[in-house]
Amino acid sequence: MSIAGPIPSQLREPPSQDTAARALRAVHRAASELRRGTPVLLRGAEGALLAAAAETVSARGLAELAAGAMAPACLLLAPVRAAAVLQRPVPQGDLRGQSQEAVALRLPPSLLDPAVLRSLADPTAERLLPAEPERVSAPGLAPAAIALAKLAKLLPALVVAPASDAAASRLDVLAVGAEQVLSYPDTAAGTLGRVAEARVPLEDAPEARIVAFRAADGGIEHLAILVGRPETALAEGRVPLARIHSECFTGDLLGSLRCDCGPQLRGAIKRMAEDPAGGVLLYLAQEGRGIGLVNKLRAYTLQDQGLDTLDANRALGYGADERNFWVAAEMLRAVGIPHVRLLTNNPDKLAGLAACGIEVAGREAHQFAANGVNDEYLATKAKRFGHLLA
Ligand SMILES: Nc1nc2c(ncn2[C@@H]2O[C@H](COP(=O)(O)OP(=O)(O)OP(=O)(O)O)[C@@H](O)[C@H]2O)c(=O)[nH]1
Ligand SMILES: [Zn+2]
Repeated sequence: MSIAGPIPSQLREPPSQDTAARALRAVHRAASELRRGTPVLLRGAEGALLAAAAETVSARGLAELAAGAMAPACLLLAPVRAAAVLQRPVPQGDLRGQSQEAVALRLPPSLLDPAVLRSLADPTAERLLPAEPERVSAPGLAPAAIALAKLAKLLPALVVAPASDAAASRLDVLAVGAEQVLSYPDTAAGTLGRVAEARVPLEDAPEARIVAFRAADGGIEHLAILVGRPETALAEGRVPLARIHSECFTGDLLGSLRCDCGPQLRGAIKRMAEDPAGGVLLYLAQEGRGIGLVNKLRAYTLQDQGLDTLDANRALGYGADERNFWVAAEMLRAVGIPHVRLLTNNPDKLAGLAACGIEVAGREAHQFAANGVNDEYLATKAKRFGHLLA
């Protein structure tokens, strides 16, 4: 989780709103280009790199990449995925320039094909391997390339080739700074603003209001659902409840039995309505612990093949939990509730919020009975994510 990662940009000198908006726009546009199969140019102190997502790149995109390449293209994969493709363990750091985040594989001409590239990226796809890939040194911009694919909610697998700094204008591809990509989540959290709010009586909480927050990144809005009068309670010395809920289309809307999100969502609202201090539920646009719905469906396929929820994420090239709770902390401050009792079993949420300046006065367990389908999922959260029981 990024909470435990490098120092967030909020703790460094914050960028001006104008610089932040320009950085967010450049990254958001570049992520959209990757999603439509077009290469982009990543620029950094290490030079420049043309990059296209292996999952979406078309024959035309590969031709554009070849036209701007100063050296043969290679495929960047997360180490776990590279080990699966090579069918052997991938030791870290045994090649000069290899980063923890990515392994580079040489791409002979028979592998430079959209269908083959998709199969190399996707552990749920049919395996197409006309030639054995060979490991080479990863470029210095590899971590930024992987981060951009993750922001685009694509599989973290990219075809890349070194290019000249001038390639962007010559090829008419979008250029983006590696530093802007890497600091994007923190920059976005720093630009959150309230955009709309309304009273929305709920079945389990007649006194409820929804406040929508939007960042300057053009992304999906996050919602704060205020139950009762938590701001008043806090002003009177009672600490309100809070729940950080990452969106789950399958569990929240469809009643999927694979997870516990539906009961946790409804249960949190009900619990807050019963509490004299009320509460605030943050509904965050962080589907699938931040990997997106499409990748969560792929993770489910892998879980049906025997992996647990943590190893399925890693097999896709993602971390176990890709969320960042700066957004949650900013929203709590914005609604005037920087002091909470958190409904959770997840120790990372307690530590994450505290690290972002929220005073967590206590924790209340938020557990619901297994349903016969999600038993393994709940057991994995306790065993491998260190979830607190009761
Ligand atoms: N990647 C992935 N995400 C999942 C899976 N099952 C549920 N999710 C996502 O997990 C998120 C819900 O997690 P949370 O409700 O925050 O739960 P938690 O981190 O276990 O912590 P608490 O419930 O607070 O104890 C949602 O975004 C779901 O879409 C899965 O198997 N794989
Ligand atoms: Zn769920």
